[in-house]
Amino acid sequence: MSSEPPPSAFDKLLSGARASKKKLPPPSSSKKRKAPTPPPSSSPHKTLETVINPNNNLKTVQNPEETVHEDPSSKIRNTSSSSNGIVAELKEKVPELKKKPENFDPSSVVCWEKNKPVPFLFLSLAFDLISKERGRIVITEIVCNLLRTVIHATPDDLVPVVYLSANKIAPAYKGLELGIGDASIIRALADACGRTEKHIKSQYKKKGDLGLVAQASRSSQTTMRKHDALTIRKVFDTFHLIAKESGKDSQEKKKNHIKSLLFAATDCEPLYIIRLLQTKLRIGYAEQTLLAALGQAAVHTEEHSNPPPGIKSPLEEAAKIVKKVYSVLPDYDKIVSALLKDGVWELPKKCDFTPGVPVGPMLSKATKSVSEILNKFQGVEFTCEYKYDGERAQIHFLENGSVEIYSRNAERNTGKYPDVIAAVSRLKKTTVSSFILDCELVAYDHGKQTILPFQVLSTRSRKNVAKSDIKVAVCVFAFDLLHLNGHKLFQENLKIRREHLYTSFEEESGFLQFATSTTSNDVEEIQEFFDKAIEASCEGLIVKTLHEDATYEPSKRSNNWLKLKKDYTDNLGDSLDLVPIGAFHGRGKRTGVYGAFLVACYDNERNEFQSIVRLATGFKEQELKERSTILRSKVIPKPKAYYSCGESINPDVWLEASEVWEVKAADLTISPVYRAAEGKVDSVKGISLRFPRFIRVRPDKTPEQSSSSEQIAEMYNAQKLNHTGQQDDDEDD
Ligand SMILES: Nc1ncnc2c1ncn2[C@@H]1O[C@H](COP(=O)(O)OP(=O)(O)OP(=O)(O)O)[C@@H](O)[C@H]1O
Ligand SMILES: [Mg+2]
Ligand SMILES: [Mg+2]
Repeated sequence: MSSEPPPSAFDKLLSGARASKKKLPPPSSSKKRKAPTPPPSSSPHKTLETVINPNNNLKTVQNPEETVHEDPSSKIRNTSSSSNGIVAELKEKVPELKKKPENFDPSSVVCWEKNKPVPFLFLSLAFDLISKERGRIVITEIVCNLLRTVIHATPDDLVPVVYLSANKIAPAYKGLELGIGDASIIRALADACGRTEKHIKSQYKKKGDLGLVAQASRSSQTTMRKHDALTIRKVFDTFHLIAKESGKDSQEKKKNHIKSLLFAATDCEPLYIIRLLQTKLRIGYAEQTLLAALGQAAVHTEEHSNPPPGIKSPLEEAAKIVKKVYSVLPDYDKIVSALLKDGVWELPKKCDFTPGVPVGPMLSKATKSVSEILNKFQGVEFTCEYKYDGERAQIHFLENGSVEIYSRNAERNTGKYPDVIAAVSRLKKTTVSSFILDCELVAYDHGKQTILPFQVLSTRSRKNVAKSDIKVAVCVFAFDLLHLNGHKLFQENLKIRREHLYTSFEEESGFLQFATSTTSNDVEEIQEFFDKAIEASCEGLIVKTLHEDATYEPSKRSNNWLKLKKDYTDNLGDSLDLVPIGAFHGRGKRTGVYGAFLVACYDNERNEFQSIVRLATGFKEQELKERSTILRSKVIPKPKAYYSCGESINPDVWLEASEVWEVKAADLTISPVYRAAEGKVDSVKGISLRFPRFIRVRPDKTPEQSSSSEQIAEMYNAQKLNHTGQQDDDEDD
């Protein structure tokens, strides 16, 4: 060791690994190392496989090339029978991941050669283990141990492990998508299992999960692996190939890639391959859990690098660091390699925000009156801005002249807004070489010089829009500047950021305008300004601290930004974003469409959708038809394990959580029936809504981004009139 160069943090990580390696049992101990006996040539499995799939190059154990090479250091061997060995070994060892991290030894679960690709089955079995747990702490620990094992044995595989665990193939901003629908998966499954599409479809209907269909079909087909064991890297690389196929025949090619994975899959692998492909992993944890686990895994592995002085709880601190870093640089390639190279304590220095990579947008909290705002911002300087009703956009203009537009979700929206690119390029001042602009894109009528409602904007096409085809014009309403000429601005207070904003762009009516604002401490003046905002077709105001506590807080729902909306006179103050998870058949005028829906919020701690109300009003006839048609394809035979609904609620059909609806209501009420925010304001009862009405679909939010149960509990507590003790009255449609 002494002849080695001074250890880097990576070395430290590995030396942690080395240290635990010492605890390794002798490499070829006992029964598990035995060369497995080949099955007899009359193996029924082989016959089955041959019959079902005559063209598939079968690897039989009779082939001398396939026999086991007695390399004692080799733990994964590429023969069918040894794969079966490793299946058994993994199945025996993976449950160890449930140990408390302080008692867990990563080497105890490794059954592949050091630095060799991690078997995909290792990850699949870990997913299985996680899916059986409910508690966030236990799940975090399992994920932490899983990641530690990979860092210990094959650190090169940490990036794909993290991506697959997040059910992603690349950062959202890169716009790389698998681009496969259920239809392609069904075709691949039918081919791979020697079944008809019809059969697969009917199984799908019965089981409600294509992953389960895949698992059942594959396991009934063969109990023995005929292919090389799947590795995590192989799966990840194949997903990339699938995403990159384009043009003619691309669906066919994608299908073949899927088929090749399915052929090689064993045990519970088909289940997770399919779910990952559908981006429906949903095993009960959110990305925040993965980030926390990544931070904790680094602390456990860095046995020899002490946390900086003054840190009382290194595990918590490390989790916080990784989450924060991810909010400014949502890119696992960069974060994981920095983590491995320099360790978690250096991470904020190594992984700073980078122009071109979107940061999570700062979010606001709802308030219910001007006086509430004045109360909250007592003694601090603040500004009121119009709250425009369009689509949030973060525009990155780089030194090299390239421009990208990102959505609220960090997705690439560049192709949707060529007109915006033209406007910002034209209206930036000559002194500006690069910037990141935070703004709202709002539909605009140039003839009448007025703002148009959100509904108009939502008719704009999403992809590859040509400037000449644009029917709905938009105006950029700029409210923040995060980066300017190579300098980061978000540590600056809003006063300074706004000065930079105002001096960096030329305003042009209807193309680029600064958000209308006023600075006042007077209730009446603010009320007047609010009325003007409504007159100007805005939703209300966003009130922001200017000087103290006024930095830009990426991804955060901050107390320093307060929104005040038109219907603040309602007890609620803000609308909710909810997910339909069930539906009731319509009667009378609504025969043939759904007449009502069971909608839910999302609980980030329990990772479940919680029923909140039965929603039946607010839909225009056409809207109801459209929603019914779309949701009919999302019907599932029974509620998902991650739905918490209450026993007395029995919708006619259950729905896959697939879209988000904005819903307004009169107020919130404690309910013995619905489960929203259960345990947060009442130990056994949930929260429900009174007089809920549908407002619109929110295509910019994913189901997991719907209103959280924390938010709902907060709103309930903020509600002046407390309904505790009042009986639920949900049948208000
Ligand atoms: N002047 C402004 N400053 C900041 N945000 C603004 C402004 N004008 C309009 N907005 C928009 O208002 C949004 C915040 O309020 P809104 O109630 O629409 O939130 P949302 O999209 O429903 O998300 P959430 O409810 O999760 O905050 C911002 O994300 C942004 O798109
Ligand atoms: Mg909005
Ligand atoms: Mg909202």
